[in-house]
Amino acid sequence: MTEHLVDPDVPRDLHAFISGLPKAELHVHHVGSASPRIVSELAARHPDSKVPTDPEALVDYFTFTDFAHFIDVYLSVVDLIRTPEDVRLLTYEVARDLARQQVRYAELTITPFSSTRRGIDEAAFMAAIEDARKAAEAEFGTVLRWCFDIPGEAGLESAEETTRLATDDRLRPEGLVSFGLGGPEIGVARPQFKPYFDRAIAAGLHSVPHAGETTGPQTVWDALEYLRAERIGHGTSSAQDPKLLAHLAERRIPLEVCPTSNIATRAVRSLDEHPIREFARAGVLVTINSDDPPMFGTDLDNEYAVAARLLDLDERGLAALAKNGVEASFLDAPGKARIVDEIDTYTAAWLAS
Ligand SMILES: Nc1ncnc2c1ncn2[C@@H]1O[C@H](CCC(=O)c2cccc(C(=O)O)c2)[C@@H](O)[C@H]1O
Ligand SMILES: [Zn+2]
Repeated sequence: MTEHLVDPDVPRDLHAFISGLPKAELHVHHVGSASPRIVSELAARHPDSKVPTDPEALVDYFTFTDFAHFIDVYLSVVDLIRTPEDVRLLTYEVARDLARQQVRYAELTITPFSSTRRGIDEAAFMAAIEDARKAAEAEFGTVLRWCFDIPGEAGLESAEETTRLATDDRLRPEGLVSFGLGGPEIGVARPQFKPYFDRAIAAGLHSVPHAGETTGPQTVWDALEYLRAERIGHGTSSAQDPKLLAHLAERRIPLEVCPTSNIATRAVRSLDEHPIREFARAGVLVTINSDDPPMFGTDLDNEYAVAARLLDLDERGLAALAKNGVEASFLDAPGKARIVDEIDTYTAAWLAS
């Protein structure tokens, strides 16, 4: 964990424990993970962009007034990615950042529509992410898998295109495991995406839409009913509906909780008001994730530290949280068992020292 992210309310040795803890990351966006160095390098290559070329200036640029402002800034960074080589470099560097935090397995949310509509050749795009995935696994030991998401606000044309890219056997990348829906929720009702999720699910993909991040619990119900969600991205507003919480707990539908993101996009007022405690109290399977870490001034280690403070967790509690991430992942059973073993071995050695 970088020094500026050390939470003064979390003991130093707990930070050290988190840094070495093997983890799974289930909710992290491809473009939203571009490091300040990569973003400023790309911005320097494209002087027509409004994105600052100075990494220090990015801190201000990445301060959001509301969710719509966040999406506006996000798309300005998407605009910087113009070639398959940009895509490959970005993906490879994201894997390096994850490996540094002992992330053994990550499901990276990618929005292929945003790249293909900007003129990147679709086959070259797939080759770039796959090439980076294989290099990252060989060099860092981090296993990457993809979630292709529909940018809902871009309309049903984007849904059709994303579904085609995810299900056409000639294009579909080997690492693709799931299908999502992202972007603003207001005015973007979930049920209209049912036919696209039906096709993706029929093609063997898991359903992991964002829901209840910026709208109420009905959106989460809709994601469950119409999109057959197996996990929920954020699901923050589920806390407003005790029946929904009970349903999520009973069906073991995990929530992909990203605490700092919710504050940065102003979906939640403050960390102390974050509903993560209600989720845990209701018995919901909580996973901890980072969403768009450099844009939100965080990383996965810091999100675990935030969770430790909000849920009052010690090392064993943090290890259990890391195991939730593994359990909720779409990794195969032997792969899950390997990471769980690693978490147990690491925790036992830490507590014995
Ligand atoms: N916290 C988040 N919550 C939700 N989504 C998040 C979050 N973080 C990152 N995203 C990403 O933002 C994208 C938004 C892209 C989008 O809305 C859009 C609209 C119109 C045109 C185009 C285009 O490309 O031309 C794109 C989503 O697909 C998603 O992957
Ligand atoms: Zn997200």
